[in-house]
Amino acid sequence: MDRPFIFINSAMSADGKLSTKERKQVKISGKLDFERMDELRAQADAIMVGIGTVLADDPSLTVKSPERKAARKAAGKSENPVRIIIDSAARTPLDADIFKKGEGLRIIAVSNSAPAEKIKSLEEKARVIKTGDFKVNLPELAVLLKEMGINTLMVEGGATLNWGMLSAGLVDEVYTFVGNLIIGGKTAPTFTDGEGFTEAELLGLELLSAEKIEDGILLKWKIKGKK
Ligand SMILES: NC(=O)C1=CN([C@@H]2O[C@H](COP(=O)(O)OP(=O)(O)OC[C@H]3O[C@@H](n4cnc5c(N)ncnc54)[C@H](O)[C@@H]3O)[C@@H](O)[C@H]2O)C=CC1
Ligand SMILES: Nc1nc(O)c(N)c(N[C@@H]2O[C@H](COP(=O)(O)O)[C@@H](O)[C@H]2O)n1
Repeated sequence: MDRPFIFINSAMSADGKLSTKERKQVKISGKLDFERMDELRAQADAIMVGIGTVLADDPSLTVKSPERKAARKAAGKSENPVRIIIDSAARTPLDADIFKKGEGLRIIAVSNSAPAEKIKSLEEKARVIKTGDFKVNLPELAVLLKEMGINTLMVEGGATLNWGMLSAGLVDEVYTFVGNLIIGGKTAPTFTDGEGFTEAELLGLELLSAEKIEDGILLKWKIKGKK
């Protein structure tokens, strides 16, 4: 394959929301699911999020467990996977947590229309990759990441990036932890936002497993393609 193996991991409420209508992060996962997520991070070559998630949550995207970080080191890797932000207009704040916490390469993927001055500042903190005229070209980026040696890519949302990746046919598997709460709100981000598929374009899935974790359920899906 000329791109990495790509999976999305997300936690959503029982009504399919990723966060509240104010885009405020909610604790959907319990301790065990956060551990599972940390293990996925530790096994991945890279983690990707959209700029919306950075602006809303300011995540560090680091591996949390000292044992997992040590295991990565022992295997000759950096403590953290490569951390990638999809950021067409180069809006990533220079004091974002992703720059402050943990070691390892950061990549900011921007479009050709991102402001040059901001790109220059970001280049002091990260590798900046330019693709696409006004919006990051995700398929082109995926090929570049593979060429850099990234074989396994974990996408951690949010709703718009999930749509971008799924609609471009770039996702192999989807892992959704469904937690024991209702968030509601027609403007609250769902697992997949974006413009949505028409009936003729619907994406078919194969259920790989369903596992009860604490008071929620983890669903693992394989993307089968057009339904
Ligand atoms: N519960 C969970 O597992 C997670 C929840 N979230 C929540 O999701 C929300 C953020 O989601 P969104 O606002 O949808 O932002 P997002 O994180 O999906 O970022 C979207 C942005 O990515 C950029 N982008 C650039 N090129 C793109 C392309 N080709 N395709 C798609 N996007 C492209 C655009 O600027 C777009 O606005 C936050 O409220 C956050 O808390 C985020 C991650 C995980
Ligand atoms: N898997 C999962 N479960 C939840 O309950 C969540 N609220 C999230 N949120 C996402 O996790 C990221 C935080 O990363 P750091 O702890 O800062 O490394 C961030 O992207 C949230 O949106 N995920």
